[in-house]
Amino acid sequence: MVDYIARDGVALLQVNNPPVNALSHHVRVAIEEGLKKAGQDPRIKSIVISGKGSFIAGADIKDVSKPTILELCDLIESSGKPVVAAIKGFALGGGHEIAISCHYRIAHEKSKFGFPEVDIGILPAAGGTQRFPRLVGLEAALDLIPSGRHIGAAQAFKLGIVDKVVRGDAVEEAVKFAKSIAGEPLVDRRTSQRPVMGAENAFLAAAVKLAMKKKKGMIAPIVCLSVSFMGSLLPFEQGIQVEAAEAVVVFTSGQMGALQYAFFAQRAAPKWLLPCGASFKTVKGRPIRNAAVIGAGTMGTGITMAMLNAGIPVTLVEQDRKFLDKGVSLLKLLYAGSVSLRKITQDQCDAILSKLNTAVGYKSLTNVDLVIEAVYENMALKKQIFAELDRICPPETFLWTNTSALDIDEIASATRRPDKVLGTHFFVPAYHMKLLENVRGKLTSAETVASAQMFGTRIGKIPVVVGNCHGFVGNRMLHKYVYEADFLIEEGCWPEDVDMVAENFGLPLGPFKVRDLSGLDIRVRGLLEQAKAAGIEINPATRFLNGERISLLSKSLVDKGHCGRKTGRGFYNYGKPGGKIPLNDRFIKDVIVEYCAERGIERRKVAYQEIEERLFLPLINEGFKILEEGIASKPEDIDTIWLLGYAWPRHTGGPMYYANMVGLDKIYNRICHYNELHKHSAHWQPSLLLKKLAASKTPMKDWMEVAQASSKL
Ligand SMILES: CCC[C@H](O)CC(=O)SCCNC(=O)CCNC(=O)[C@H](O)C(C)(C)COP(=O)([O-])OP(=O)([O-])OC[C@H]1O[C@@H](n2cnc3c(N)ncnc32)[C@H](O)[C@@H]1OP(=O)([O-])[O-]
Repeated sequence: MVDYIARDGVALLQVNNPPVNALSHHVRVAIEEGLKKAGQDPRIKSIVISGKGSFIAGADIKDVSKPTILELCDLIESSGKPVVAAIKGFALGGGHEIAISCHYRIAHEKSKFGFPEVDIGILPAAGGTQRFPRLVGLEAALDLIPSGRHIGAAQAFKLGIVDKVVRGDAVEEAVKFAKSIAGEPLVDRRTSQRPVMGAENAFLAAAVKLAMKKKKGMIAPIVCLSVSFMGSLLPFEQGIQVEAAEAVVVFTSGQMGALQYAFFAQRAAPKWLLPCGASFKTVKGRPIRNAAVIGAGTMGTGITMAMLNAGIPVTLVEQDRKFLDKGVSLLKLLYAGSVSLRKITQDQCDAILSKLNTAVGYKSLTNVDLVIEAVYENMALKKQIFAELDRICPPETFLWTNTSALDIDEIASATRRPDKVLGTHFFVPAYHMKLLENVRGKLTSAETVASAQMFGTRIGKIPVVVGNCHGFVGNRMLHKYVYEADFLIEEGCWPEDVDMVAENFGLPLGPFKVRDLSGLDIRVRGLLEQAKAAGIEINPATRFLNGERISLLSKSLVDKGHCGRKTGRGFYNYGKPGGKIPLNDRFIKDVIVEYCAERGIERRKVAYQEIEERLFLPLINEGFKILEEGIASKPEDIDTIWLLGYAWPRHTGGPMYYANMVGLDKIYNRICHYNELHKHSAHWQPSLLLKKLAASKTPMKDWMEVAQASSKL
């Protein structure tokens, strides 16, 4: 766990606990023993702490026994022999706290530093909130600790975290340095003994404001700020007591469990399992050497960029030269933006773009491993494209379709290789958003799924395998939330009431601000297409589609020219087309009242609790139906999709974790209550799996056993 290597008067303690050298119990004990051994050995004059591969990524989140990291940090700092941290890779959380307790720090130029504790719901409570401000000053500490952000070695040097940055072997350099300082006094090298520079109130107010915006609803960042600030006014020992007392607040808040669940859920989600038993453990994917993207619109160019960024050569294809040129110009503009923001250099930009080819028509696609079709959502068009690609591309080429809802099996039926057809649901902007829903059809092979997962990881996404149904996992659940939002308006809420409840829950924007952003006309088009497919003619009085309640309120607004931000008015008034600040509007309220009166809908006062329940319970209920049907293979997949694709508040873990936290029996009972009241909305019919889990009080980790047992009945 920790190798002890004594050489020329220097004891090197090298942590060796793959994969990330987390400070598990055994590691902490071994560091403690190593420090004591080195302290007692008269031949040892100085000590170096390092990690094999990387430095230390923090506490082992699953293990909180003794000795504590705080005790280790104190032991290091109080050592009579100089202790030097040799840092490569990551010095995070408790690892960072160990590093700043050392008397000196030597770092490789590519190393990273940070306090990610806030993102798992805790504080750097091994003295980090007290030592760090003493090392870098209050302003930098109040910026870095609550943000959880990683910084590079160069910035760490500027801030005074690191004493020297090296290009070569940081351990060798640290050992050399440790030898050179043997016997030197350490009095000004003990971080806890330093005064805090710049302890001024002004930083605190600004930092609290920023944390409330960037870490909305999270307790830990705010507690970190107050503890670091208070500590800066107190002697170190008293500051440590404040840190310990406040740590209890966050440890018992409930957010810690949710955030740590989210951390592991995100790492579990790419580990796929199919109903046939094939899984990431048993099936290997085929690497993608080159690819083509069909369609140079927003999605097509975004997907192309995601692949180019990962070094995959891409041919961007359009049927029309004009559209192709437009897409390429957009793509080049985005890269030029990255260069001007110094995210990449001009050389890197040129290297990326050298891997881009373009083509008009599909004829050249005779030597590609993968084609991703990304034209607009139209089944007939997609089928036509797939039939043609099937004729032109080699038989082993994967043919994937970017869609947010369409039936993958129907698209695959246009080809003679349905085993190689899969849906890739990218989120906008595709070059940036982390989530990728990989949708398996009935006949998609395990090798195709494995390849899509491998591909997703390679292009920097968190890929999650889902089954084929309308809207897959994310949008299928979202639709229920959107429907209920509309019904709430019909029944008496104003858009701002509903948005406020959703935003208080932790979403960045409520459903109506989101709709104003994406365009009301888009939703109306979707509804009209649905009606057309059901053979129903929509008229102003229509309230049901196939027996299901619908709302045409958006249509009433669109008919009056209110399409959202782009027209300056939607559910809010933005002052001008393209405006960004939503204002409540009497005119919009009049449209709503008139709409309800025309349909004989009586408006009433809707309580806060009802708004919250009606927004989130149908979505949760749908999540259980998705598990029941095997569309998702575990609750972590659903939660990851919502955390990454829909900005679900992370400190509640995701919709499935949240339901478990509230109590499944309570959730089930409330869904039954609304089911009695809303017979025309199938999304209120309670999931059978939810009913079973609520009755059996099954722990979340065993939900899938119950789901699988039920599906076999
Ligand atoms: C009193 C308070 C004291 C102190 O202040 C508290 C702390 O230090 S709190 C801690 C503060 N520190 C943090 O919060 C750091 C959290 N970690 C990270 O940010 C990233 O893992 C890191 C950037 C280090 C590497 O990224 P990468 O290269 O993309 O790799 P990856 O992310 O895929 O992980 C690989 C495997 O390692 C696993 N694992 C990782 N970390 C931990 C852990 N701490 N524990 C346990 N396990 C951990 C991870 O689950 C995965 O397992 P698997 O079975 O293979 O799925």
